[in-house]
Amino acid sequence: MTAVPAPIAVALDAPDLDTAARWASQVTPHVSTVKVGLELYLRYGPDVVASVRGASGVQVFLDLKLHDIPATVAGATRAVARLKPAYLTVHAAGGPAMIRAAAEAAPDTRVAAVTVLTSLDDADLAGIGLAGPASDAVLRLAALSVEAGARALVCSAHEAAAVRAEVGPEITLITPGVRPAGAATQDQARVATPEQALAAGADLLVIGRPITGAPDPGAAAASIATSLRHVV
Ligand SMILES: O=C(O)c1cc(=O)[nH]c(=O)n1[C@@H]1O[C@H](COP(=O)(O)O)[C@@H](O)[C@H]1O
Repeated sequence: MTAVPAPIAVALDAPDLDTAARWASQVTPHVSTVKVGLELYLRYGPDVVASVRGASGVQVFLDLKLHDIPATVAGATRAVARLKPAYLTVHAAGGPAMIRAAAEAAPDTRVAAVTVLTSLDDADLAGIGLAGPASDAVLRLAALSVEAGARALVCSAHEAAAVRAEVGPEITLITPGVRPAGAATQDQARVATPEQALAAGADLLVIGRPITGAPDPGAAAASIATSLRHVV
């Protein structure tokens, strides 16, 4: 019997399309979603979505982190809505009118508001001048994003349980900053293991380098997927 793909979005942060398409085909038996980010999209444009979706038809998460005035974000969102991504990211800090503009421009896509990047810690927020700690800032941005029409939120696993309590069960919680126990954190600050993220209430775990940097990305994805089957 084939196992149900795990709730993981593999970040295809590759320098070239062949590598990204190879990673996508290696991981798609094991995961529900692949994520196209700025590196790939800015180099190859909209065609990259069909290339990584491939024959499997895996869900594509388009991570463009839009952040501009509402009219510009509405236009950009309309421009990519025809690619039918399951998720499209915008920065929550763009404010409610911008988030609403994106949500209205792509009714068939879950607009995911990025609250506080998982690469930032409390000291970074103080430096930026954003009222912290990160746990408070995430909750504040999560509430305003959902009120403005976002149907998904991006936060770290550290905040997932509190965000879930704040926004209820209908909102998709997406958590990057995921590292298997003992793996290097690299440029991530607010990290958790896959099991911790799922147990905290995340619906979709974004995982990049721990999978794509492994000698066999397919095997790495399968191993993490298996570890999640034991989490209730
Ligand atoms: O929106 C995202 O996906 C995102 C938000 C965030 O707060 N932190 C974050 O790391 N990401 C993305 O998640 C991925 C994490 O990759 P790894 O650090 O390699 O697992 C990258 O593609 C980031 O762009």
